[in-house]
Amino acid sequence: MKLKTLLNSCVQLVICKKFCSDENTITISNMEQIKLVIAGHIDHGKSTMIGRIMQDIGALHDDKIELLKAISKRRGMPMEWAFVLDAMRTEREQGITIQTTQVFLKTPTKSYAVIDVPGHKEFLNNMISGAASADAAILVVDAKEGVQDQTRVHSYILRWLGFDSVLVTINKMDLVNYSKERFDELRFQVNKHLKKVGIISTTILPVSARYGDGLVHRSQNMSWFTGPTLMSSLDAFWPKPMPMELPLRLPIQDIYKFDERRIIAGRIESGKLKVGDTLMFAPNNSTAKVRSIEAWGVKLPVLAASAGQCVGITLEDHIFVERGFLASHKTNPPVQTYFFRARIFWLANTPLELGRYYKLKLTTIERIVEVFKIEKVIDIFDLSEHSGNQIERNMIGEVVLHTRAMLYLDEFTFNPHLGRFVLFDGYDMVAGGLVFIDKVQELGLISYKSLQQIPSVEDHVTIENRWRANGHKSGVLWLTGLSGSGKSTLALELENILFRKGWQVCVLDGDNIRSGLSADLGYSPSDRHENIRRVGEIARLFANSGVLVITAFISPYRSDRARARALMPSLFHEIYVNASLDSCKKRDPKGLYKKANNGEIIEFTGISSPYEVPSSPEVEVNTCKQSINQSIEKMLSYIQAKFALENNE
Ligand SMILES: Nc1ncnc2c1ncn2[C@@H]1O[C@H](COP(=O)(O)OS(=O)(=O)O)[C@@H](OP(=O)(O)O)[C@H]1O
Ligand SMILES: Nc1ncnc2c1ncn2[C@@H]1O[C@H](COP(=O)(O)OP(=O)(O)O)[C@@H](O)[C@H]1O
Repeated sequence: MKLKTLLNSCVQLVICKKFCSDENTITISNMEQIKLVIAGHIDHGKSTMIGRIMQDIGALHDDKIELLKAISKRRGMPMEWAFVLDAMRTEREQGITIQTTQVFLKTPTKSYAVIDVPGHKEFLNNMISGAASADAAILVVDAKEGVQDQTRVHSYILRWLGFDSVLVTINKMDLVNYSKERFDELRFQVNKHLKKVGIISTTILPVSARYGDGLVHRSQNMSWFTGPTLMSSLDAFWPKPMPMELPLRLPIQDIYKFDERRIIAGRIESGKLKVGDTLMFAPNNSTAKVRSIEAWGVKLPVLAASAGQCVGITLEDHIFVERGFLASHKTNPPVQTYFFRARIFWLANTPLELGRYYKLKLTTIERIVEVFKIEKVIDIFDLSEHSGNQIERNMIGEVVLHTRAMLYLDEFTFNPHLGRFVLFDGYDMVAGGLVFIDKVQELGLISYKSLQQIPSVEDHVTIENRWRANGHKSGVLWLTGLSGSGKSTLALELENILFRKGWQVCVLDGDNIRSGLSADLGYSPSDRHENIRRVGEIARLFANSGVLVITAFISPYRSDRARARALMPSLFHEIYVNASLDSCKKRDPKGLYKKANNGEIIEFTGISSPYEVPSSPEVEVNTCKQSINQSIEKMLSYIQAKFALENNE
């Protein structure tokens, strides 16, 4: 999506001066809107209700009504208000717009975003993705059928998402002759069910969506009912307060180059930020000050923005940031962890299995997660609990998830915006989940860190002192290239020469790291990502202790190398060991290409897995065109220029 579209579409940016401390500056603020979710069993009348409300509040033009009448007649049915939604999906009208499952309605007094949920997959997706976390919920129950499977599932999801009150409409009262007895019977049934689920406060209204009884106007057919209409009950709702008081969480959606500016864009999920704030970006935890907040069509500078808004910011320092990073304030960062507890709602036909991997999406953050433990399985129909190694469709599971690459999140109860996620199996959404981090340390798994708890340790020996003692500067020579390109050969030879000169030097090589520190990793993109992350961290520690580190890893992904560079920008030097795939295949020093060609090794770089050539390495050697000695000469002269200390240094 283009930056401008992103900033304009995500939220209507209404410029107002009400929060301004300075007349010449402005703050971006939201237009007030109530988000309403309509849930219920299939065919109990959700779409009809939305269509009929539109008609009754005068949001439909006459020609649209005529068209709907004609369609309904053609299909041999009475006026079908549910068609309004279908018709709307393809067009936009004054005051009404539809985006997939959302309908926007405006009445003279209020503005509503109505979220229609065709099934619970869409329901969960909408609610959990945060795109439409609702302020109020309507549960529609058919007067003839009463509480059905999806009524149970939806009400459980609503409770699970934090609703302790819902508005229930007993719909299709016309089919039960507007009977007060039937309504009372259902009121009792629904109340009993909702109480069991944990929804305590409910308003239950009798309506007939098809005929408009009890929606916007009082029903002549149910004069026995003295309670409010649906619309007047809705009027009592107010939008939930925006989560501005929570800590800042800005998941990065994209980086745009615009003129000379590098604009970092995303939606502020919680908290607020202002120009001059120092932001910290997980997972690198590098920090930079906000130079500006960008907005379109605004003359005055924007100085602050808050939860719910899409922003583009520029930074004072050039640090590495990419999609999936998370900006926060240093004083209140997210929890960073490899393990966390979650309560997940399983939607897929094939059950979740212990030990299986799924893709997790949490705002713009994506990770592969392993189901490490299933602690409890809850049946949402009778709320019984049991243990097991599987979670079946429509069951809730309390599980421990593990990611190889650090994940940053919040406990759902603390900050729902960073505490809910969805799981995918391939392209299929299979579950919604809520994060619970409590007691995760007790699992004995650790690798859990809350940045607040880990103060950085200041070194008493400075790096410059180490350089003076060693007689040379330290840093990382990051050799990258195909398998067989010559990385190890060149790294070991360089080490040997420098060592003989008395330098503090060491080699970190793919093969020896992978037989120890990274023995748990394979060659999938995420495993390579984690491997390179670990190598980057170790290389940085060595370099900071005065050593010249030579690394020899394929490190095929540009983003992984960029991340390693970002850890230590002034110490990192990329050396591309270039050799054509054909010559690497011919050399095949370990016989791996042969095996890869026979299909004995999967995801082999250059054969069945990509290698992304460096775009601007500090040094490039071509081992097809240069001898080993020539490549070594070229690297040595670079090392001499960059790492040797002058006498007076
Ligand atoms: N599938 C697959 N793809 C690539 N390489 C493979 C694979 N399987 C095993 N090997 C052997 O592992 C060495 C590469 O490990 P690296 O740690 O350098 O890989 S990576 O940087 O994480 O991509 C690599 O070493 P080099 O030949 O020295 O590069 C291989 O010996
Ligand atoms: N010009 C050259 N530079 C580096 N290695 C070369 C050259 N010509 C041939 N080779 C051979 O190619 C092979 C490279 O293997 P290796 O160093 O293990 O590569 P990598 O670590 O990149 O997988 C070695 O057997 C090496 O002797």
